[in-house]
Amino acid sequence: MVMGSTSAYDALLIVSFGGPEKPEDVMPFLENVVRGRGVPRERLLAVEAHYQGFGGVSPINQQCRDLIDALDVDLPVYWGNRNWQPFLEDTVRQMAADGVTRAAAFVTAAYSSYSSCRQYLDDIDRARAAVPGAPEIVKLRHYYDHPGFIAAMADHTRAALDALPASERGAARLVFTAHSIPVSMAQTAGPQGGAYEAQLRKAAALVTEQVDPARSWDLAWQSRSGPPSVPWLEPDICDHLERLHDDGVRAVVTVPIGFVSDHMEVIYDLDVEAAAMAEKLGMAFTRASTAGTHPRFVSMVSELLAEPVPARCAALCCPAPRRRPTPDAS
Ligand SMILES: CC1=C(CCC(=O)O)c2cc3nc(cc4[nH]c(cc5[nH]c(cc1n2)c(C)c5CCC(=O)O)c(CCC(=O)O)c4C)C(CCC(=O)O)=C3C
Ligand SMILES: [Fe+2]
Repeated sequence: MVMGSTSAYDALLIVSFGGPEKPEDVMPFLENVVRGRGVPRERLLAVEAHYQGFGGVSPINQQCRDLIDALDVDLPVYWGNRNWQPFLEDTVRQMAADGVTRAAAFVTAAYSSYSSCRQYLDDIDRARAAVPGAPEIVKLRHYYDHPGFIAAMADHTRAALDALPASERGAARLVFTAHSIPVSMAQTAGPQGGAYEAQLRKAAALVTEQVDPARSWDLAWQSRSGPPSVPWLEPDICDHLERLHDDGVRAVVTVPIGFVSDHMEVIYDLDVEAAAMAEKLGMAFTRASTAGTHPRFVSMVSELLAEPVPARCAALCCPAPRRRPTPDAS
């Protein structure tokens, strides 16, 4: 194994959400995602149909492999997921067997919140607790405002603007999107609360600044889950498209700034659902690619590894929501 003489780490661990890669895996994957989270059965079955409509294959695992292939780091690279194979615990066991002592963790989520930060920290802790001799694992910092992430998203936003009919380009609205989360989770995100939305707005502003500082932009939400009785961040992207249409906006570029690869939430909720809504409304619509394997996003990972070892998030930051049983669970 080759090690940069200055590296504070002896391995890089990619930590991701995970997704099914064959039809039989879809339901067990979904059960892992929603265990104890109170997601209604109807919602789960609807989401199952989204996955089955794509052959039971989520693109996210392959996107992790592609990112790993593109990385240029002088460290052995490992990969483990929260919800599907390769499971984080199995990966940490392999790392221990290989003699890794101190790994950096790059999580495929850029923002603060329970779902996008604390839950991954908990996943890492649980995996380490299950593995005798597990290495120390240091989560790299949030990178939502890193120049590499912003440059990648700006490039992809320009391409999506260019893909609009020329007559619609000038007045097109940029609509940034991210995964909705419960309002209560948004309120407790980050050390002072509100960090998820604040970081998303910061990233959107930085991208717009690079693409076209004079252009109007909005932030809308997608992929709402949970029971209807629990408030989640709004407006939903489809409702927002209707409002923009009422306001006379004729063209929209959606920019899924809240995600780092074109996984199922992006391709179903934007390329299928939101695109159908735009079509119904007669609006021109394109969608920017996520960072994926953009060279500046890939080199960002190396830059994060070279930074001073980050401090761990404060213990009270992004607390877990109250867990609730599924409504139909016995
Ligand atoms: C903030 C956030 C991110 C971004 C940060 C990050 O990337 O981690 C994210 C990413 C993702 N979410 C994903 C899939 C799902 N999320 C669900 C449900 C939920 N997401 C939530 C939040 C987030 N989710 C929450 C609060 C829930 C409710 C249940 C709970 O409290 O945990 C459900 C259950 C069914 C439903 O949608 O109702 C599914 C299937 C996939 C995989 C896509 C693929 O397979 O390609 C990815 C990358
Ligand atoms: Fe999600």
